[in-house]
Amino acid sequence: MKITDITFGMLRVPLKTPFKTALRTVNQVEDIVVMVHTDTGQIGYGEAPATAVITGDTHGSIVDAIRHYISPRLIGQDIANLNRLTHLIQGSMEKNSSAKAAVEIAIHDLWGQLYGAPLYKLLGGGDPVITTDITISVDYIDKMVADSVAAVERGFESLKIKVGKDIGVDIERVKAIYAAVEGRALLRLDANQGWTAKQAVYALQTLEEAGIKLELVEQPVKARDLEGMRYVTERVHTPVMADESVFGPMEVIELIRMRAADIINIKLMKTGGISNAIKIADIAALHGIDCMIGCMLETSISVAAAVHVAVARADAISKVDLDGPSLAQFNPVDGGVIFNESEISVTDAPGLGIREIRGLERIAA
Ligand SMILES: C[C@H](N)C(=O)N[C@H](CCC(=O)O)C(=O)O
Ligand SMILES: [Mg+2]
Repeated sequence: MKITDITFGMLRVPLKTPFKTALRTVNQVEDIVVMVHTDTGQIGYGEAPATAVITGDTHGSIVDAIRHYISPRLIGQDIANLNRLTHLIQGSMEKNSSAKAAVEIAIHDLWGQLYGAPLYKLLGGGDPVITTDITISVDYIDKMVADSVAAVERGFESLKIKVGKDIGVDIERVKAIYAAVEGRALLRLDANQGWTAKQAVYALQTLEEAGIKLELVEQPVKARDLEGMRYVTERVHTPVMADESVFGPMEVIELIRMRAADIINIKLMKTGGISNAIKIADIAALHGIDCMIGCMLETSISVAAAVHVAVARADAISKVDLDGPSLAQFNPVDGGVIFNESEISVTDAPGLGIREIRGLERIAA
């Protein structure tokens, strides 16, 4: 099976409610869909969001990177040589992790199709059902409490609470949500870089002294402030998770060497796709470090790929934040992974199992 062409589409799916973090507010998923075509007529699907504030990727940069740097290296290559293909993609240029991820996902989809097996089985196999949390956007306290209670009533047992705005209000946000859902859901906080190290220690120690048990706190300080991450990790009982601080395996090795976090959030859009995600999971497992697998604002195309990785690396990935499809008003994908609120299950369809994507707007060559 040889690669003949790579084409693009734009996929827009409105969110159920605006997605608000310390970094940005978004009303709809607006992602580039990548289609890798082959001489057998089979197509592999990938997806990349333009999360410029985190990865630096924009819609234009994603298409341009694939068109001018990645695609020329891949045309004519055989899907059976997966390792060669991932090296060609990763070595095509610096950064541009979401563009690389979209193509890697599509290539892995085709790899599964080539061997007639679901991707997770080729990656090592595992239990095909996982459970995700759901994100509660940062907002007025009453709104966050209402959203949290509604999420628990939808069956979510783990809530990812966005904070990182005003430190005093953040503490009150968490106290109010904890009181409303105590015993019914675990709370994970994500400050998206919004606190200083001292603010983070103050907020977390205040919450700990108030008897509030948090499952973890994600990216309390600026992405590049690894010393700040370590400062917080050393001073609070709540496990600290690195998200924006770590993209690829080398950064994970440095983070582990510095003991700057307790947990790592793996996202395909940061790692540049599946090959590095697997490497990170294996490095973390070797060091006894726990991982979460997360997503950006993505639909069930690229999130499906993350699900396959989560299933195949369940030894390293104990936490799942793959709520993109649950945040969206509808699922544009026919086939593939089944997203049923907190429960996500993979089928035995080859590759990612995607049959059709509805509402895709073609991007002209
Ligand atoms: C959607 C997911 N639950 C999430 O919260 N991801 C964010 C970044 C997403 C974005 O801004 O598009 C995160 O973990 O920081
Ligand atoms: Mg995060």
